[in-house]
Amino acid sequence: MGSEVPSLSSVCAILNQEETRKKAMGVECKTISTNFESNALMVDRKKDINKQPKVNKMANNVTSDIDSVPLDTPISVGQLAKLLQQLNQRDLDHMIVPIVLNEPGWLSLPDEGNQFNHHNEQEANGSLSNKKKVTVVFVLGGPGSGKGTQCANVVQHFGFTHLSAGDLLRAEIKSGSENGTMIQNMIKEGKIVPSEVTVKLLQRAMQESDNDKFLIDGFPRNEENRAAFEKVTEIEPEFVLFFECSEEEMERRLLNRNQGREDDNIDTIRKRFKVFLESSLPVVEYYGAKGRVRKIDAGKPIEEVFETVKAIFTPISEKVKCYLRISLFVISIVDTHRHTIVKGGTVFGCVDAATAPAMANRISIKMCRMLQNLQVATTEAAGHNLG
Ligand SMILES: Nc1ncnc2c1ncn2[C@@H]1O[C@H](COP(=O)(O)OP(=O)(O)O)[C@@H](O)[C@H]1O
Ligand SMILES: Nc1ccn([C@H]2C[C@H](O)[C@@H](COP(=O)(O)OP(=O)(O)O)O2)c(=O)n1
Repeated sequence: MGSEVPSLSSVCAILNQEETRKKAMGVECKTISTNFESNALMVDRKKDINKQPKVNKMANNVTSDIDSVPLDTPISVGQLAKLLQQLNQRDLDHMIVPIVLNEPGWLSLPDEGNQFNHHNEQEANGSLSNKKKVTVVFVLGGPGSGKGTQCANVVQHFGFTHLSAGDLLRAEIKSGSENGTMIQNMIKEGKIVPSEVTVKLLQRAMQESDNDKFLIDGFPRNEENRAAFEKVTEIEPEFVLFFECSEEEMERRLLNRNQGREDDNIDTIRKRFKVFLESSLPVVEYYGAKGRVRKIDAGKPIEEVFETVKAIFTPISEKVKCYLRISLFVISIVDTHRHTIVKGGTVFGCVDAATAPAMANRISIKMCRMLQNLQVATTEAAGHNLG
């Protein structure tokens, strides 16, 4: 979306002007404008706008413990989640926060202090040492089967963070780390790098991420990878997405990949195929026996493959979504057509245009509209049960 998204300040100006918005909100609103170069503006939704201690406190306290959000920079989903969390700690339940979301994504808050966040229920499938609950999908398939290509699509549509084990290892080589030469030699030979190294890189990447949904691409590549990951992170994958493709097709794709990769030459490719058959397929079988493998015919064109992938992710996203409620705030989200699309209560990131109405039915949503790439659905008030 990038530059098409209006800045927070312009949204705030729009909020001030729009009579129609007032009607929709059914309350008196006033944008508290400031000259500070910071902060998502707060609007008091109380009829008596003279009673605005919290607003003033907020407006005057731009350098306080609440993160500032530059007025002319559209706010990212990650920033929003953080801001909301900070607001949560400050009893700001009469506030409306005009916010523009400039990237598709999900909103999530840590468990602490959020009575509406149900992460502790049994469906959460793992944790990291910092207690963050995460959802992990392993993406496996032969070299060149299209894992990275489809992961990029899933990131865009379903708000996952893509962690490619191969990319992390290549970044480690570039960083000049002490393991760099060893990793480089192993990749050149099509061999699998010791799990200790790869698991550490994956774990660090997950801990540093604001997200709690990860596609782990090209991992676990052997039994040792699998066992080490499980032991260190205590995470079980939600499922394993397995891309099935003929060697002929994979070889053709790799030789045309043109990413300047040292291992995309015919000798190394053959070695990688062998390692895949001998070491990686058994991991797929392991998860297959647990009923956790979702097999994809990856020999088709990219768009067709994604249709299948999409069908797999849609139901799981529904489930995950229910854990991402943010219910303690009165929030206004304004779309680029100046419509207030969310007021009050719970905000969800939705999967796509098709999913939003279904979601709306399910939780009796009062308003449910789209904000370009980001679809947002909301219940009118906090505390609605998801049913
Ligand atoms: N379904 C597909 N049909 C044709 N080419 C594809 C398809 N999926 C990916 N590619 C191309 O094949 C190459 C390998 O894809 P990539 O996603 O990097 O595979 P992997 O991550 O599994 O090694 C890339 O150049 C990509 O553009
Ligand atoms: N879990 C992993 C993943 C990748 N590697 C190494 C060995 C692999 O041949 C290379 C490249 O992996 P990557 O997933 O980026 O690429 P391909 O799926 O083989 O095309 O990285 C590893 O050692 N362990």
